[in-house]
Amino acid sequence: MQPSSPGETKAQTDFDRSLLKAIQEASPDGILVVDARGHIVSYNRRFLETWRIDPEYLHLQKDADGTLTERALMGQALSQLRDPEVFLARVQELYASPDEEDYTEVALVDGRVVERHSVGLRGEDGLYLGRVWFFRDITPRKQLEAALRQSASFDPLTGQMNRRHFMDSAEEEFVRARRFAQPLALVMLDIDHFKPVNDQFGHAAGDFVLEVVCQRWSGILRSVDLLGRIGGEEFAALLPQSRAREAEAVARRLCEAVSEQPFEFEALSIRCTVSAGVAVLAADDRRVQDMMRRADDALYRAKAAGRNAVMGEKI
Ligand SMILES: Nc1nc2c(ncn2[C@@H]2O[C@H](COP(=O)(O)OP(=O)(O)OP(=O)(O)O)[C@@H](O)[C@H]2O)c(=O)[nH]1
Repeated sequence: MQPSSPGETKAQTDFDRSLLKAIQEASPDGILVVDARGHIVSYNRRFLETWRIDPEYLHLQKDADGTLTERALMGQALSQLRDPEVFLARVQELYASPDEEDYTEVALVDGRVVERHSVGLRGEDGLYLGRVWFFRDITPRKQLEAALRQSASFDPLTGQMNRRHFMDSAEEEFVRARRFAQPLALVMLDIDHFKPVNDQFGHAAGDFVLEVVCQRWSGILRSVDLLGRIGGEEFAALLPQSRAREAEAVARRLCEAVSEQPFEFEALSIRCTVSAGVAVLAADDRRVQDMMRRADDALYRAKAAGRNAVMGEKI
């Protein structure tokens, strides 16, 4: 229904303005509205909170005629960003493309992540009026995603890759090694007589041993090597750029790191040994499982030979 008198028009405008203000203030997003000249038309409380802007500071940024330009605010935002150049370039790009809508995740130096959503604003006559920016602090969601990724891929006890993640990562290394005809070795490792460790010293002591074994191994392996917990007390190490002799030497060092020093848990001193089987990439291997099968065979022979031993492939 059209308003029929100037009084009604004013009432309608007042209503629209109040409604808009109420919606802005109730929004979970920080909102900033900038007109076609780059002047700030409005912002809400959440915007100031998200960008940690003091309203007093904003007041001081105003020109003599009371206008506040978007440029005056930019410095405040840029100083909080991990990558200010990229942010600024994209903002300028969006101002140059009035009809472009954008969603971007922005990393802040304080560790927060803010999602920036922006839409151009046009009047009913199609005239460009400016741009609206929405900012949402998505840090809790990003932290939850990271925690889920971590628990889906890593063993909580030792912090090492779980079987699935190890196999996926090992397969990628395998494909790379094949493509570039580079050496690759796989070591399967299994703690000897681990059941008696649990039975004699308790499950917590067993857990402690598993944890410390991985710490010791992490100190020996290179950053390019992959270590994974394949099963209960079974582990695998993938060694890029390694041939049989080098890999067997690494496997021996891994075994010695366990056997040469007891595990001190509470008042207990627990001695353990490890058996290992080593396999290297062969010309007709199709998948990393082919290597794993041979490394497992070698591990089985190491166990059968009395444990605390490293075996290579049968030639
Ligand atoms: N404490 C603890 N024990 C575990 C965990 N995962 C598996 N185990 C134990 O590891 C033991 C593995 O035992 P077995 O497979 O019989 O092997 P083993 O006693 O090590 O003997 P060999 O491998 O033949 O030398 C079992 O007692 C499992 O309960 C774990 O996360 N924590």
